[in-house]
Amino acid sequence: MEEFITTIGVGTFSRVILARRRSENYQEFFVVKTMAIRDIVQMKQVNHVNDERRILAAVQHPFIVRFYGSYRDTRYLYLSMEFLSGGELFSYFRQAGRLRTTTVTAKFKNVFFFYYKYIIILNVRDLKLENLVLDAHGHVKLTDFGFAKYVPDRTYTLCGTPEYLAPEMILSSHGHSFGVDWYALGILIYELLVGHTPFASIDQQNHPSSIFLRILNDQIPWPYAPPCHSEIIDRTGRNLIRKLLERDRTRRIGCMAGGVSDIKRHRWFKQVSWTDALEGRIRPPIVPRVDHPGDIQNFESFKHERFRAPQCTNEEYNLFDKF
Ligand SMILES: Nc1ncnc2c1ncn2[C@@H]1O[C@H](COP(=O)(O)OP(=O)(O)OP(=O)(O)O)[C@@H](O)[C@H]1O
Repeated sequence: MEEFITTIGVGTFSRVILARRRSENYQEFFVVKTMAIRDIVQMKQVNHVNDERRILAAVQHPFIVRFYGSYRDTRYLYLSMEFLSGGELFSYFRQAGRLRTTTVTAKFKNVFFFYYKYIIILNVRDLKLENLVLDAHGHVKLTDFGFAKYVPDRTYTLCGTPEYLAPEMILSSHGHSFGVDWYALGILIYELLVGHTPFASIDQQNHPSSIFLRILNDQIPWPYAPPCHSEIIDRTGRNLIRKLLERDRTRRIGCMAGGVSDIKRHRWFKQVSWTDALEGRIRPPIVPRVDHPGDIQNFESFKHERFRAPQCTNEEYNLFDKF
């Protein structure tokens, strides 16, 4: 028997619900992501949602959430997948203010590198902390491929999150290579170490156009930590970030003759064992508290309304025949 227990996350047009399957002496928890068909059609996200399903089903990787199956009825699409009970990586940042540089151990670094590599293979243009969720042991996984995005402001129709956009994406809206992902990796590492992205700080106006201007013109700010005013990011980290955030794509690390290996060989990744990362032999830097398999203490509480989306038409239903 399968039952929906409670909502543990909401997206722009999705709701992520903790569910349980049980028989007499067995129970298993998983999540079901539900999306209203009419909303998807109205928001012109049909291809994106179909792509998300296709990729989830095709990819099996230690850093990507495990996919169990999909189905649909005349109101909703359903994606069922593994329940990652550790909660969003982002929520630990909120709690901690920022991670101290020392906490970002070599182990953490190689985890990041590996799923990043996968994201590039999948050609995803939108990596941000909110899409990274921890499992019960603290291993971080990607839950969302980020391109099923509904963004009403026209400036955002450039693909991706404004703060992570490479200069060449802002200046022209087509023909980007993987260089933009290396740029976004630079932003991500910065955000992990400092607590916010370099060109959109919490106390400034974060309108996309001002972020774009800063991406195109500003120097990377290197904040100091009180009380002894030591720099938050050490020299090696600054060096890597500077090379990843190089505005000229042809001189950006990862985009030159040495390709990806230039990044892997950078001093910041010195103690990294790539094989250990991939094979899960890494002790995660954050170990979440999880008391039992269906424990939701690491999630915000949402009202679990039994809202019902309107019925879709036959035509709309048929747009999702792979579900
Ligand atoms: N497999 C999972 N296990 C546990 N929690 C999950 C899982 N998948 C998603 N979540 C939670 O649900 C939230 C919403 O996820 P979802 O993928 O629907 O939306 P999103 O991509 O973050 O939103 P948007 O579409 O607006 O970008 C996530 O941020 C996460 O907290």
